[in-house]
Amino acid sequence: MDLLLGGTLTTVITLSAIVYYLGHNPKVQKRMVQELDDVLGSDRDSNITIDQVIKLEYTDAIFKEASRLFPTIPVNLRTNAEPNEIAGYKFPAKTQFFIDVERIHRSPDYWTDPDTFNPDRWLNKSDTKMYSSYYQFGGGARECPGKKMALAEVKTLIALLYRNYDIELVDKVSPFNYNYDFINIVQGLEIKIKPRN
Ligand code: HEM
Repeated sequence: MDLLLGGTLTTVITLSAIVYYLGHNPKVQKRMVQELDDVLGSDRDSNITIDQVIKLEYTDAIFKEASRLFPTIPVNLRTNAEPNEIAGYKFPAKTQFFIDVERIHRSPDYWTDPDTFNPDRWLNKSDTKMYSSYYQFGGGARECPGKKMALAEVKTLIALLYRNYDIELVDKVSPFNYNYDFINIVQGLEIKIKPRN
């Protein structure tokens, strides 16, 4: 049950965030569609294999960048088993800590131009400070066990959609509309969709 609940809404919301950011960044969308054509080939009805999904590096970077700016679960929780001292502050055991994922994902301490949607930042794999500040799937012993599956699932859905259809946002002006209910729930993202030539 955990797998079903934890793995469906989160995936759909991440997909919506990607559609939103692509709609605002046509050059990124064009480059991604080119990658899809290069890796998946010209037969748009062919099955997509996991090896091909792994090769979609730019699409992977888009997933990470959209979920950096719009983390599906923007706040995480941890409790300390033993008393701790952090940055000079003393915390008794069983203190509940809120991890502000959204703030970490947009902190200039870890990201260059943090508010800019720039998938290219993920192609430089040597930036370890950046990688350890990405918290979309949590971290440590309780890190999301569905991480790899979510990436493969969302990349496959993106590939199936964008290799076959031209997708545009109906409203390119309004900010992203969502409600927070432990998870960020996207509201009313309308798109225009037509078959690709
Ligand atoms: C984009 C999609 C997803 C996102 C953003 C996401 C995010 C997260 C986060 C932030 C946590 C808490 C991790 C922590 O506290 O360190 C978590 C836990 C969990 N996720 Fe995911 N998840 C996604 C997809 C999936 C999928 C596809 C599955 C299963 C098929 C899954 C199963 C779980 C389970 C079972 C836990 C609880 C792990 C535990 O308590 O030890 N998730 N997820």
